[in-house]
Order: sequence, then structure tokens, then C-alpha cells
Amino acid sequence: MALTAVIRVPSRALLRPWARLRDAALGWIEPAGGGGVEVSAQRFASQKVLVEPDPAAGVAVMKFKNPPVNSLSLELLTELVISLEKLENDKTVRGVVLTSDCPGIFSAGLDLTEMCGRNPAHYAEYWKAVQEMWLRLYLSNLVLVAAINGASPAGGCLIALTCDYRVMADNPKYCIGLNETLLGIVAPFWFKDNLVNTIGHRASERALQLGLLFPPTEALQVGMVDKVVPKDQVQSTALSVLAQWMAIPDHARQLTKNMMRKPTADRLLKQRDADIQNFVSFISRDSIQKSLQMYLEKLKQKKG
Ligand SMILES: CCCC/C=C/CC(=O)SCCNC(=O)CCNC(=O)[C@H](O)C(C)(C)COP(=O)(O)OP(=O)(O)OC[C@H]1O[C@@H](n2cnc3c(N)ncnc32)[C@H](O)[C@@H]1OP(=O)(O)O
Repeated sequence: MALTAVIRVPSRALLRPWARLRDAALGWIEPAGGGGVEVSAQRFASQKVLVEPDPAAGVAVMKFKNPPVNSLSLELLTELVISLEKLENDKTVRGVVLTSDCPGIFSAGLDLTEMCGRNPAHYAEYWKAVQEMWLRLYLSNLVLVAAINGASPAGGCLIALTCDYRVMADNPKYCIGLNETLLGIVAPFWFKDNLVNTIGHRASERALQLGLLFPPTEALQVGMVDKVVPKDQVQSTALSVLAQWMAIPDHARQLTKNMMRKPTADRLLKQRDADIQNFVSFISRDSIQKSLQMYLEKLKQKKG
């Protein structure tokens, strides 16, 4: 699918690693000479995020494609944010279904290899990208529906929680939840806030402390997902839900969404740098690095 758009990119942004990664991901080329430049984005289907627009319906399907488990690498996070931004700037699109291109996995959450054995500058860059992904999704003016077609632990669950509605496949092997404590780490306050806003305080307290991963029927009971359907109906159901939400006038729905969500997002926006510092010092601790490495080892040994 080829789609051409002209986007203004300040050349100083191209010097930042985040911007370089984004530009590489989207195939943007800076003409010789630099300066503030206009560049053409000619590929909408980037490597880790596939976007299938349906302009007639006013919707798009965004599929994560980072095999084997759609872990949220820096590259995937970057592409996700840029793809979302492009859809938000596209006047023909009002709603998006977020789903996975990897069989049986929605997303395995944050990429543990981005949080293990790296230096503090890398941790800071990675965490900024995680924050950015959450803020963009949580505050998006588009209607977002998650079509959860596989396992969705931790960061995968977080992505689903940012959406306006969640449809999950009925396979009992697929689980969803914020399981950070099982890894010996702590979900940050904004993960917690997003969960509390979705399932309430008491259920969140229990789910977070125990690191609960809910199979679909339990996720439905606790309110973590809104609908459970057979696997082959997840995407079509998500598209039907999208159509229902899009029947509401955009301005009224968007202002209401913003009224409901802005105070939660503002809590992070007011302390983004401090949150990055907290993450870097927490994740750099020897004990935390050991826990994460042991967890990764366990995942690898599971196979053998
Ligand atoms: C202050 C810190 C706050 C930060 C908060 C963190 C939030 C997070 O998101 S942390 C990540 C939490 N994620 C998980 O706990 C999920 C771990 N993965 C799994 O449970 C399973 O992999 C899953 C159920 C998703 C899929 O199972 P399988 O289909 O059986 O696949 P494998 O387990 O064999 O995995 C294949 C391959 O992928 C590697 N892997 C899995 N998850 C991750 C990950 N999150 N990051 C990086 N890599 C991951 C796994 O090790 C295997 O690797 P190889 O052995 O090299 O093939």
C-alpha cells in the first residue's frame, strides 16, 4: 500500500536517536543540505506496525507485527506513535482497531531486553518512548477499540486499557493483566491509574498486588475487557463496536473523553522527567536486573 504525505520535520529533530529511529522506520529521507525540510513518507506499512485504512468506513486497522511475541521494543513503540499520529492527521479516519499480526499473542508487553543489561541513557530513552506511547493512545481523539486476539500481559494489557473498548478472543489460554509484581517490579502510578479508571480501586489493588493474569471470562467479569467473542469474530466485532461509537458526533465524544481522561494524563505530564529518573534508578538496581534476567531465563528454559 503506497500513501504519500508531506510532513515538515525540523532538521535538529533528525539528530535525536528517537527521531532517527522514527525516520528510518518510516523511510523518510532528508535531502542533502539539511535545514527545516519537507520530506515524503511513501510507506504507510512500516515494519513493525501495519496500518490498513478503510477510508470509505472512516476507520483503520492497526496491527502489531513484531514476532514472535510483539514485545514493545523501542522500534515498535516509535512506529506505533508515528502511525497513530498519521491517522490522527488523516481527516478520513475517525476510529482505529488495534490488534496483532502475531498468532496467539496480542503483545507480551514491554521488551525485557530493552530493560536488561543496558546503560542509563538507554533506559531513559526507552522509558520516554513508553510514556509517549501511553499518553498518545490514552488521549487520542480517535475512537480506539482493542481487538485482543491473544495473550496480553503487562504492557500489552496497558495498550488495551488505553482504548475506549476492548474485545477479547474467548481462548482460555489467552490471559490479560498487569503482572509486574510476578517479575519483581512495580507497575508505575500511571499504569495503576489507567487500571483503576477501568476496573475500580478494590479490584485493581488485588490484581496489581497479586500480578493477576485473567483468562477472558474472568477479565470480562472484572471489567478489564468489555466483550468476549470467538477468535474469528474479534476483529469484526471490534469494527462493529467502532461503528457504534462513531455514530456519536466527534466533537461531543472527544470533549467528553478528554474531560474523563485529562486529569489522569496530567498526573504523568506534570512529572515526566521525575518518572523517567525513578524508572532509571529502579531498573538499574542490581537486584532488579537479576530478577529480570532470571525471568527472561525462565521464559527461555520453558521451551527446552
Ligand atoms: C518499573 C518497571 C515498570 C515496567 C513495567 C513493565 C511492564 C512490562 O510490560 S514487563 C514485560 C512483562 N511481560 C511478561 O511477563 C510476558 C512474558 N512472556 C510470556 O509470558 C510469554 O512469552 C507469552 C505468554 C507472551 C508467549 O508465550 P509463548 O508463545 O510460549 O512464547 P515464549 O514464551 O516461548 O517466548 C518466545 C520468545 O519471546 C521472548 N519473550 C517473551 N516475552 C518477552 C518480553 N516481554 N520481552 C522480550 N522477550 C520476550 C522469550 O524469551 C522467547 O525468546 P527466545 O527463547 O529467545 O525465543
